[in-house]
Amino acid sequence: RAIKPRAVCADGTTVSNAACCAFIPVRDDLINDIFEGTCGENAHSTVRIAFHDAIGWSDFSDKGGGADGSMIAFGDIELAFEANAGIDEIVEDLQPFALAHGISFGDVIQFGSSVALSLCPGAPLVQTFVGRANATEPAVDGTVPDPFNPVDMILARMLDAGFQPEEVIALLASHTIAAQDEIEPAIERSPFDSTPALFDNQVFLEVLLQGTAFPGNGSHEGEVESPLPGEFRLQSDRDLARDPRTACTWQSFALDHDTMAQKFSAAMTKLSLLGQFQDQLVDCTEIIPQAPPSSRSQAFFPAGKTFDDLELTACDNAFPTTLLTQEGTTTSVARVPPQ
Ligand code: HEM
Ligand SMILES: [Ca+2]
Repeated sequence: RAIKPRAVCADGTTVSNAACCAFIPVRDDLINDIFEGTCGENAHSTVRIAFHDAIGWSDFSDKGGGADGSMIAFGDIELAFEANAGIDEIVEDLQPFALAHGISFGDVIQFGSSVALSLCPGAPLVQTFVGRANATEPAVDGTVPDPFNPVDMILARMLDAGFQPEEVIALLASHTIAAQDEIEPAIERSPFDSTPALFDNQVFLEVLLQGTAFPGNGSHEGEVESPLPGEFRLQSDRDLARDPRTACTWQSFALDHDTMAQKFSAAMTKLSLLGQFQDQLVDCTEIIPQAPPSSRSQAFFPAGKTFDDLELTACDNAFPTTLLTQEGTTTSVARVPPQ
């Protein structure tokens, strides 16, 4: 009978493909040296660069090599694109890290994103491949959506790269562990939901709340009013949560963390394979840690907010009135600590 080949790594871990052994110290050094053991700024930024690098791809024309690390290899070109503002900071960490560990830039970005997620309670395990070759060309400008783009334009760009509207909303679960620096630098690290260190579904609920004020000094391009002091809302998130093509998916994710996390995981793997041939890569998912569960199983209304503050679309599944409201009075949403 066939016996699945196994290899024993230097640290005693048994893996199904010996090529994964080299990524065990990569994983540990990412966690300790880059992410400092937390679902903080650097973990967030690594998930963001995983998107920006990979989406340099089109199924129909040559827009770039996809998940190939060109964001780093051709950083002099791609980091100057406006939509990549702020990505330079994590490149400064990941570029020397990849060189020191002898792995490709495409791998440090996509493997790094999966390891980053493992630090965020509630995040799913993402099927993770390694073995990407070095990038041979930069992506063209315009592949990364801007927060001030209309929904039509965002959905068209994502479809051009192979993603259906439901998959776009699944990918936007990433904004549950996210903050902005570049739209309004004066309030850098202001988060998109009240729990940026948790991969919960709070962002899907909070973006549905009626916006009431700007967290900083008025309005900026790509920014709209948010419901909570200190919370930042992207125009694109507001609009995708309310557009008839995407609102029902958005609302369903506010109600069902596990389905949301599962769909996000599948979409992240798909993203990580853009421009790559899966059968030429090695599956090293078995060395990615599973994130701890989120402390909450259901989204909650931030203190002072109720069902009546939601801006809902009528969907097949009516939005329940039973979600709980946090006790107390609303305080400002804390900024993500700098790393
Ligand atoms: C679909 C359209 C999208 C738009 C318009 C968009 C826009 C933005 C913007 C403007 C920021 C703030 C950047 C800054 O000022 O520092 C941001 C942050 C972020 N985005 Fe997106 N995004 C989109 C999709 C995605 C996707 C698909 C992912 C990942 C799968 C992602 C992951 C993140 C993360 C993790 C952050 C936080 C980075 C940090 O805190 O350092 N975004 N996004
Ligand atoms: Ca969150």
